[in-house]
Amino acid sequence: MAVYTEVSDEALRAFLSGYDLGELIAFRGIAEGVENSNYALKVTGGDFILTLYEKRVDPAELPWFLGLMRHLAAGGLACPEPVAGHDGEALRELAGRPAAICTFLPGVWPRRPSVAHCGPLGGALAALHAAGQGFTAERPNSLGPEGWEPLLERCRPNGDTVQPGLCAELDGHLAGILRDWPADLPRGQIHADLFPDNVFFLEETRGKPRVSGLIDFYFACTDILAYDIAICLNAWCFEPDLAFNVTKARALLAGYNAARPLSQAELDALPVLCRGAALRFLLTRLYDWTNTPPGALVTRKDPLEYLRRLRFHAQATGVSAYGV
Ligand SMILES: Nc1ncnc2c1ncn2[C@@H]1O[C@H](COP(=O)(O)OP(=O)(O)OP(=O)(O)O)[C@@H](O)[C@H]1O
Ligand SMILES: N[C@@H](CCO)C(=O)O
Repeated sequence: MAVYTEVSDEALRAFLSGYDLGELIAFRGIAEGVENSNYALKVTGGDFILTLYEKRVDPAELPWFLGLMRHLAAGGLACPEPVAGHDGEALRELAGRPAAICTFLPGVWPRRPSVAHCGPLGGALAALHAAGQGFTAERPNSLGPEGWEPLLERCRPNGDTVQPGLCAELDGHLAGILRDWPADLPRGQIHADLFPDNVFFLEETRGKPRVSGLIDFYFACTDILAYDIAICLNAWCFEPDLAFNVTKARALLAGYNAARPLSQAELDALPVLCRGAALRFLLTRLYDWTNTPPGALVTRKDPLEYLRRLRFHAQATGVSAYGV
């Protein structure tokens, strides 16, 4: 459920009078997503998405996120493009919340990602990285390596209730990851949360899917480009039983490499980048798991799925484990 803030018909009509989008035909709350309130809008000017930013997004960071999306869309990436009102401003206020309207993207996210999705996904990720190159404002990754130790400390009081010995195991992984973390790899604007529910596809003939849009840029930041690949390897290339699917990984890396060839240093760093990415999602899930009051609207996700991934990456002896 992701409509935390209700918007009345009158309030929405008044809000739309600040835009050049025509008359309201219909609107409905979208149940998917956990961070913000999203509405699908149909106006005489077309289809749009209205987002009301809830308390997990820092309002001070919204201009950076919207600026990045505008830049990527202008560079030809299929991502939501913020729509400006009459006054040229895309970031506005509605029902007491910061709010923005973005363009609607067609397609659906894959409920069961297959090998056929992974190649186009890699290509789209490389296109995102290329389109981000001209966007010079930086946003540090608060969920990057410097953030993991403090996050683990915040998880420590309740972490072992999820699995005995968990925090001690994570201490060991974290020390190794920080020791091996690469310096000097190519950096730029990364999505940092490119899970299947943030990638829309349209089926082409003979079952060949094509990426029709990338959404949800609210974890985007400036970091190691190959770290974004590591996030995707974690999110896309494990089966429901958490077995690693090397064919998916090979397809993802080939799709990326065809659009932006990876250096040997980037390839060599993939195992530790994957360990870091697994730890990042494990820690945020663990924190939410142990600190979300029962009955809260936020859907908790299983942290231990990421422990299984982390263990896989920790035993990888090199990039060959990823099909390269
Ligand atoms: N530009 C868009 N075009 C079409 N549909 C969109 C667009 N943006 C969002 N949606 C729809 O809204 C849903 C929720 O969006 P999103 O994932 O951004 O929500 P969120 O609550 O911000 O994120 P999170 O995934 O972090 O919970 C998507 O699954 C999709 O159905
Ligand atoms: N993709 C994250 C949630 C934040 O969007 C996860 O699966 O833990």
